[in-house]
Amino acid sequence: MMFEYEEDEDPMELQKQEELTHHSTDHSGSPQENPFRFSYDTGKRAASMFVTPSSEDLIAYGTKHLLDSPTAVQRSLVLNATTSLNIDCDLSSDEDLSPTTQRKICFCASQNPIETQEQGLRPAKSTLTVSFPYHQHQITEDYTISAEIIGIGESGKVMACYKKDSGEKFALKVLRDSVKARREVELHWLTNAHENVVSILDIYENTFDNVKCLLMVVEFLEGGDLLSQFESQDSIPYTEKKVGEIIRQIGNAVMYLHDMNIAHRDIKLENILCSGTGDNCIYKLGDYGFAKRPERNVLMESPCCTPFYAPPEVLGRERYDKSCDMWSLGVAMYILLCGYPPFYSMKGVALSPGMRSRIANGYYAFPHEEWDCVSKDTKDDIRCLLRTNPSDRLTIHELMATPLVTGEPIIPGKQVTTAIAIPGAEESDMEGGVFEGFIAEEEEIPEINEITDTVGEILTVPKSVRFLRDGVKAPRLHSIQEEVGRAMEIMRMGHDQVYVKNPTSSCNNLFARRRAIHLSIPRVHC
Ligand SMILES: Nc1ncnc2c1ncn2[C@@H]1O[C@H](COP(=O)(O)OP(=O)(O)OP(=O)(O)O)[C@@H](O)[C@H]1O
Repeated sequence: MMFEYEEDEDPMELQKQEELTHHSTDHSGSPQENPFRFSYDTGKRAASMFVTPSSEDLIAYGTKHLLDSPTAVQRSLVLNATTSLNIDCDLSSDEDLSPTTQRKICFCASQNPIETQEQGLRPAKSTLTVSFPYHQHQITEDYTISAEIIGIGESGKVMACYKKDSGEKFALKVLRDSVKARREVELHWLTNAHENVVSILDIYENTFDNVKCLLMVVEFLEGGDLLSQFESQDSIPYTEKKVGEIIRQIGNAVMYLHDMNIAHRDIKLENILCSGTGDNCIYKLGDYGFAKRPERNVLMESPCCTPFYAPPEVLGRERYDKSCDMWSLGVAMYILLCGYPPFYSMKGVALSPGMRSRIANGYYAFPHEEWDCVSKDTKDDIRCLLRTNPSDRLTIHELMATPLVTGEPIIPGKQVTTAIAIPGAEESDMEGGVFEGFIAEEEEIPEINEITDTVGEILTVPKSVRFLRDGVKAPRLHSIQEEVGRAMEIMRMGHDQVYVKNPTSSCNNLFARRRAIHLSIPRVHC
């Protein structure tokens, strides 16, 4: 077993809620055809059940921005919604709410929005019911679902759909209804007014084959995800200017989330969507599958993130907070500036013991070939984001004030960065889990195999340092996706199955060593 983990929800409560959700019947009372499995013909319009929400149910968060200048899309979502899903959210304390956040809290989707607005920004009740508006009639009444697959993620396919009245193309994400799915939709909905967050057009609750689903229609971003865009030009590093622009836009979205006390927890290039491919591209944050709003002053525990982007506290099962997003932003910046991730398994698996240890210790390098042309300031920003102690990391507000993001002139990189081996590091088989450590220092480059550390001790440079120094590229990011996907499944919150390799048929170095030590493990011919 690769990981053990605890959920930060009460598992019994979660299961109870999941059961309730799955067993609840469709409000229309009639079994509905699954448009994603069979035909896409809408057939006869089913009578929608209009649920009249109570006044509490109608209280929802939105943004001031949303109320000030609702886009047609947002207005349509608010006005056309027929009912709301409810999630409790504790707002009893003012402590963590910055004035900006408080300004953003408003009530939308109300039967009487104006009246609700006039009541002020904060309700008298300490526990609010937070809602998002959704339709209960069949999505196929409004949209034609295409067989075109826009993307494939952990939670399934993202399909193309076309609005029937306008013919406009959108992306459709189908989620099996669950507490986690509702949280994803809820938190996405809360923040979707931001220009750097993928906009939600419509949300449906439909039942197919007795399975209740949430269907999210979101704007279609023609440029696809940033990883695909980056790889389509052979992962050639972006300039600092371009990376600064991407981080400025995505950082804006992250700042918006963090100010609302929401952690995204899955920031990665695949979840940054691009409006196009040109210079005026708008970058948007999507996929709130792991987003979470922790209770006040309570740190989160459930594992999330993709191994490449996972900070030490996530892998180490320590409690963590929004600062895990800052680590992931550091990893994303690093990849865009050089073309490979700062932490990876030397054998191309998703998360080897060696990789885990390097993450835990914050051991990575800025190899000369790609990094000498990057400014010291930018490398320092990355160092400050990839600090192993979450409280030492840059906050989003600090990151947004750096010259890279503000666009102030930065001194181009020319200083030589050298990797220095950490005492105790040794060359060894990577999967076995002996770890290389190195820290970046501004120094002359010493001989490749001998580096003197700060106390004058001669250290052997481990294989991985040479690997990086020789300019050997890490495996292409997509090529190890299957392993990454499996590791993600294991790490992800709410996942209840752990992938265990079959000891009678699996064959790799680690197994071979363990077989040699533990005779009880069946031997196989590798
Ligand atoms: N609105 C959109 N416009 C264009 N492409 C999209 C859109 N939404 C998603 N995609 C594509 O589909 C892929 C998967 O989407 P998404 O991340 O939402 O799914 P997921 O199942 O939650 O994935 P994961 O959890 O693995 O990140 C994205 O990486 C992107 O390539």
